Order: sequence, then C-alpha cells, then structure tokens
Amino acid sequence: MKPIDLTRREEWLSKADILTEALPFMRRYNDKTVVVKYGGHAMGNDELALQFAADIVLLKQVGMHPIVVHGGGPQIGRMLERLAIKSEFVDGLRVTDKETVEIVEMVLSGAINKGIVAAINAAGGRAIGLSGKDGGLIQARQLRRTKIDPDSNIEKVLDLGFVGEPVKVEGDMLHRLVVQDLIPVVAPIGAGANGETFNINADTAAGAVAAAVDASRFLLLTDVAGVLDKEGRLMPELTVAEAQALIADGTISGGMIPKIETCIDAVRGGAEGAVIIDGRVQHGVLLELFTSHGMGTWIKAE
Ligand SMILES: Nc1ncnc2c1ncn2[C@@H]1O[C@H](COP(=O)(O)OP(=O)(O)O)[C@@H](O)[C@H]1O
Ligand SMILES: CC(=O)N[C@@H](CCC(=O)OP(=O)(O)O)C(=O)O
Repeated sequence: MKPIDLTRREEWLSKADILTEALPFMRRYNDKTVVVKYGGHAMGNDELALQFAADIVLLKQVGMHPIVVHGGGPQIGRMLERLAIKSEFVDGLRVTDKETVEIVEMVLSGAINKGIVAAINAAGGRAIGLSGKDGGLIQARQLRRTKIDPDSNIEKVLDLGFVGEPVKVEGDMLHRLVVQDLIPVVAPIGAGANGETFNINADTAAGAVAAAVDASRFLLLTDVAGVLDKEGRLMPELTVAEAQALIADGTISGGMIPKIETCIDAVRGGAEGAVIIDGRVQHGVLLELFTSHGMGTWIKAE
C-alpha cells in the first residue's frame, strides 16, 4: 500500500476526511461478521483482484471478521469451452451433468479458491481456502426446481442435474476459524449425503453462509452498479416486496435472480443489510461499509 505523503497537505487532508467518516462505521462493525460474495464477473483484472484482497485484509485489521464466498461462473464457462463441453443456464443456474460437475469443482476449488487465498495472504492476511466439502462445511442436496409451463399451465420439474442447495452450513466451524484471525475463503461446492458433489450457485451458498454465521452485513460483488430499472438506472434501495415484483415483471432476470433471492433470505434471516454492489469499482467494499452514502442496491425488509 502506498504510504500517505504528509508533505502534501491536500492529500493528507483528503485522507483525514475519509478517516473521520469511516471511523464511526469501523467502531460499529468491530467484532462483527461480514460475508462478502465475490462473483466471477467482479474478479476483473489482476490489479482489481489484489485491491479486493487488500480491502478484505483491512476489514480484518479494523476488527471485523470477513468471510469470502466466491463464484467463478465465467471462468467455468471458459474451461468448459476449451474442453468443448456445452453448457446452458435455466433461471441463472447452470445445468450440471456428471462431466460438468467435475470441471466446476476443479475450477472453483482449485484455481479460483487458491488464487484468492494467495492474494489475501500476499496482502498481509491469513486466508484459509475451503470448499463446502472440507469439514462438511456445506451439506447439500439436489435442488428441486419447478416451472409452470405457460401453454399447458402444468407445473414441471426441471432437471438441473448436480445443482445443489445447501441443507446445513457448519457456522461454528467458520466461527472457530475467524476467532483465530483466519479469513475463510469458501468455494460453493456442496457435499451430498452419499458423497456426491453438488454445484451450488455462489450467491445461494453465500446467503446460506451468511445465515449460518449470523452475519451483520452481506455484500454481493458483481459487474453492474446494482439492480437496474427498465431504463437502466440504479435503484439504491428495494424492499423485499418491490424486488419480488421486479422479478415477476422480468426487470430482474438471469444471474440477478439468485442474487435477489439470496438477499431476501438474508434480510428475512435478520441480516442488517444485504447489498449488491459493483465489484469493478476500486475499493467498493470499503466505500459500502465505511461511508454514509454506501454503494449499489440495498435490499431491506420493508
Ligand atoms: N435488473 C437488473 N439489474 C442489474 N443486472 C441485471 C438485471 N437483470 C439481469 N441482470 C444481469 O445480472 C447480471 C449479474 O449476474 P451474474 O452474471 O450471475 O453475476 P456474478 O457473476 O457476479 O454472480 C448482470 O451482469 C446483468 O446482466
Ligand atoms: C448452479 C450454478 O449455476 N453454479 C455456478 C457456480 C459458480 C457461480 O455461481 O459463479 P458466479 O457467482 O461467478 O456466477 C456455475 O456453475 O456457474
């Protein structure tokens, strides 16, 4: 990190202003757990990734307990393409056959998880990489999803293969890690009761982790400013009911659906705030947590 040049009064003052604004938030969140979902689209370039890691370390340094749950959808997509394996999405979820789930696990628990761990460690933190399989962290079952067929009006069960949903997250295990000053970095892979591997949407996994550790704040980093209305304008706040209406009328679609569903679960579960922010903005996590104006879209109960 570049030190503040105290001979340049202007620079010094601007940093002092930032600190004056940030300190009350830092005090408020001292000893509190924050779950940060780091989406594949938010990972951007190496510089942004290093900055993200430094911000996570800073949260730890000011006394918070950050837990990172990451995605990697675009990276999985690229690997599947290289291997000439076709992939399709239904409502933002990747249809996952046996061959695909092996690649999903390899990409998420391998390169991406260890890359984030290495970046946090290089920034001065102590990260520990886990998949949902380690220590039985995320126990999962096959996701059962149905859809009403618009022509016949009959409810149909969708076959998404090895797409899972969390049944139980070992929150205590994460607590034991964070009190030892470790920063858990979790890949959204679930373990089935019979040892199956499940591909869990990273937003869903992050929401389940946030609920299990009773997180004070839940941030989802993506590649848009937040939830956009039909004209593409940012919506700074949404109630649960408003968000549901936007899904129903199609304003919210694709990958934004699991994000919103997860935020709704988090606020219903008691999280103080669930926020969708632009991970491509430098220091977005700090701006959201430590400024009064925040960033992105805040989903609130009512
Ligand atoms: N109303 C909306 N506001 C913002 N983004 C939306 C909306 N509806 C759909 N999206 C899409 O959701 C995407 C974010 O989801 P996704 O691609 O799964 O991100 P990530 O990889 O970060 O999880 C956006 O890039 C955008 O294309
Ligand atoms: C079931 C399902 O869709 N799983 C996701 C898991 C990764 C993910 O969610 O990554 P992002 O957060 O970057 O989108 C997938 O296979 O792409």
